[in-house]
Amino acid sequence: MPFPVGILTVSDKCSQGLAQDTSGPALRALLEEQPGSPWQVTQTLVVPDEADEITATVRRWSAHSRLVVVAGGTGLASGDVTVAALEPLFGKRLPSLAIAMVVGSLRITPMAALSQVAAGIVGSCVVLAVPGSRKGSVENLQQIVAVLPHAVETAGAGRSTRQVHEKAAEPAPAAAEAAALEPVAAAAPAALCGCSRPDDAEPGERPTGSVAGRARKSPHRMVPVDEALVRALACVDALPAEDVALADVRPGMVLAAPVVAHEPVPAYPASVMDGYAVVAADGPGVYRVLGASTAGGLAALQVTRGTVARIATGAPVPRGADAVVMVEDSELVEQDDAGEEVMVRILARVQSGQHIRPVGYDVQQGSELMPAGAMVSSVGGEVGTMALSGGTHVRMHGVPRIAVLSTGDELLSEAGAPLSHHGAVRDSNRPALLCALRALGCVVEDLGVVPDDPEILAETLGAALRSCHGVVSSGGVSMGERDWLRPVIERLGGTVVFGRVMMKPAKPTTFATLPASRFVFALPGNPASAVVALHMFVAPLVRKMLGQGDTLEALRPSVTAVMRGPRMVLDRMRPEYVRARLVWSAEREAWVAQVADTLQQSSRMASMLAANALVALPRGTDARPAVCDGDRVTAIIIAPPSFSPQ
Ligand SMILES: Nc1nc2c(c(=O)[nH]1)N[C@H]1C(S)=C(S)[C@@H](COP(=O)(O)OP(=O)(O)OC[C@H]3O[C@@H](n4cnc5c(N)ncnc54)[C@H](O)[C@@H]3O)O[C@H]1N2
Ligand code: MOO
Repeated sequence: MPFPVGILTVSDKCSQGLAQDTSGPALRALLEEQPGSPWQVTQTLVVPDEADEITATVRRWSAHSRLVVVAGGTGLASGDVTVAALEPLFGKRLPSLAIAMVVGSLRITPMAALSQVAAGIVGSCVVLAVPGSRKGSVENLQQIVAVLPHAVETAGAGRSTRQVHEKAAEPAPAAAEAAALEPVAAAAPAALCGCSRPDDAEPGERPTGSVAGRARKSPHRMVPVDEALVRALACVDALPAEDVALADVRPGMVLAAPVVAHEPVPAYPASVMDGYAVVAADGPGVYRVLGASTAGGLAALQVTRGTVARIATGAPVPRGADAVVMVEDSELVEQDDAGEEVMVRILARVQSGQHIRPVGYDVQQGSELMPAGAMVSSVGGEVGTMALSGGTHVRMHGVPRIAVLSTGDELLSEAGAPLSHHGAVRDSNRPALLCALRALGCVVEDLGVVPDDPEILAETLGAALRSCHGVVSSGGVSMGERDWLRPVIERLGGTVVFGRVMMKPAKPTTFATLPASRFVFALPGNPASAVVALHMFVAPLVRKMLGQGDTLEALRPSVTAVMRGPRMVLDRMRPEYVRARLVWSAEREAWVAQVADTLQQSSRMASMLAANALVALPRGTDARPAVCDGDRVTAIIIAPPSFSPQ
């Protein structure tokens, strides 16, 4: 059984999502990618340069890991606190390992003298501190990687707790299974967890044991909304490109390669008018009508001087003709018994080429019709253009496949079923989330209602993550005694990236990455909270996976609007996301966000009715305790805005 390893990256910038953690993944690769590797990285996390967070994480991990590598915060600046944070934890120091790292690295660069590497044992876990740069961290670990397994074995030997630790080293069966999945999402960096726990909190929070022993404080730091979104977005990429049959193209999909015209449009010289194909040099006069070239008909006719042919708009111009005269500029001279035209008088003089679209007039063969990155809208123009390109398939980013479930013993899944017992609640979240995800462009899988049972929940999540990029659940993420989502995610080998967000509603919104680049969004059970969280976090993630962009502005569009509604007292703790209707006011030449404050409770699904925006209200202060009618606010767009008053 491989030794479980934790890799902790210490970096202010990475923890704020301002830089990508490259050392964590590089260290992981160094340990896991050697043939017959004795290591399995089971925990990864990025924390800021805060001694408390470093100490708490290493103390927690050391109970379950045999090796913890801490990268970063080992420089000489006053903000570099890693070694100072670790030293009090060391039951035994391992100076020789530290010296081996320094000596080896000095052979590569004299700069190695400028970092404080450290090694020691916490419990029976070997803990190393290495520099934070990708190069420095790898070079240091490389110096001792050959002796590390033995160091770890020795550190754990002769202790009565050894067997317990080895048991803990075995990954849960569900985690092992999930890790074997074919990755369907772009590689997601798992080391982005920004949650911090109190020192005494264990992973899994409260999966077993008596209710009396439950956690009475959330172990998750309440992260600001934008930080949470940046962290979640960093875990996904645009899905890899695939060839999609034209009939399967849907709004929201994004081109991964340009659409090129396989053929010119029109493919033949085509008439722009209903009339007569003529030889322009003939001019006005009486001419014999040879027959007709109709739209879609073959240009089998040969027009010669002194003759004309009837022609319809869009039809091929017959050989010999070089212009078209409109039917309005002609007179009938003679017809036969069947009513066919025999002779006509041409009244107008036309130039050669007049009323003819030459080959490639609309589209040149080989020209780029649509660039890579273009998104398919519901307008129809994109799909229409793809169809006239002459190709059968287009190269597009994949479409996220998302499974949706509701949790809760109280929930009735069947629409219209009688309220079976006191306390029964109709499942309104799942239909709402499925509808919104479909509209965003996802392929959805409905997992139904899952009871508050960790076994069934783990089984359902594990199975869904085999075929889907992610799962969106609602309910079971707060402090209730049957709130199982987070413990189950961790049991499946997941890393909770954030477990609480500083917002109202939807505070308990949780995001976790799982093995094989899967993710779970565990949204709160309160109906309005679940839908708000979907639009605030899941929608931008889906847009990024579809390839619609990678900036916050592109993925979570917003406008400045004038608020119309009653005075609203601002929450002093959490910024509030108020459901609103965004309307363009021709009179004010501005967006107006109409807010009704009576229905804003998180239990009220009806607060979402007719909403196409979430007005982001800041936290209240003494200087600004409330917002009033006429104030300027930021409105996050969740559906197309309206251009007519309601
Ligand atoms: N002690 C604390 N209690 C609560 C906290 C807290 O911080 N400390 N947070 C509150 C907040 S804020 C929210 S939001 C909710 C979220 O709770 P859960 O996500 O665990 O959701 P449940 O407890 O399962 O359900 C809450 C509520 O919503 C109803 N529900 C659940 N699922 C559905 C559904 N699919 N369709 C319709 N209604 C649903 C459920 O019956 C409950 O009434 O926690 C607060 N508590
Ligand atoms: O944050 Mo909860 O979503 O207020 O109700």
